[in-house]
Amino acid sequence: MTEQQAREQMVKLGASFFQRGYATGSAGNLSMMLEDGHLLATPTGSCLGELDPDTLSKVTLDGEWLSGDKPSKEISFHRAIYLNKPECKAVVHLHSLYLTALSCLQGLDSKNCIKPFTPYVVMRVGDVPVVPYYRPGDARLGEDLARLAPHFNAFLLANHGPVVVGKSLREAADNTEELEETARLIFTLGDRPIRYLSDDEVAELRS
Ligand SMILES: O=C(O)[C@@H](O)C(=O)COP(=O)(O)O
Ligand SMILES: [Zn+2]
Repeated sequence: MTEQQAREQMVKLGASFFQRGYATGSAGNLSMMLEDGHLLATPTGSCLGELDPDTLSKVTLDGEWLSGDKPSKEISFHRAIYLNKPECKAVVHLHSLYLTALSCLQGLDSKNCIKPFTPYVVMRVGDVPVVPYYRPGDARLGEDLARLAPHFNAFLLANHGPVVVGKSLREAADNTEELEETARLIFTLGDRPIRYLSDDEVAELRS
């Protein structure tokens, strides 16, 4: 994919998230690795529904701002993931309604906050660890994500929202939507008793 195609894809997927209510206002940020190894990212304060391919931020993996508008305040946690997960080529962070609601609950299992009850989330994403609450932009988000990144494909920032990776921006976006729908199911099911997948059923999906 050329850099121009990557820019156009980021604009298109940002608009798609926004139009379908997965992103609101100026919340959330996207990044992807270009073929030259640099990162394309959404500018800080930008609305995912109104991105401009020509003003997207371009930064090096070391964090040097090369061109475009000023990058997201979360660019350091995006970089931390790329640096610690070589197969990751894109990162999506949203404040989508149901995952963010989940992130505000007390007593989440910090090793995996989504106990599997449908197969697709197991097949696509796997376990989702919780990162403790830090102020947005705090360097500790990057430190924690650097430690977790080699082992997981998605993370829930406590009292904040999801961070999801992919081998492409399309894959990261699809995985984010799958997780958001799973969180919606959790709230839809409410207090009804859930039949969770058994350990054997989960193992079969992962094999
Ligand atoms: O929650 C926040 O403030 C950030 O994590 C965020 O979602 C938007 O920040 P920018 O990407 O700097 O606009
Ligand atoms: Zn955020």
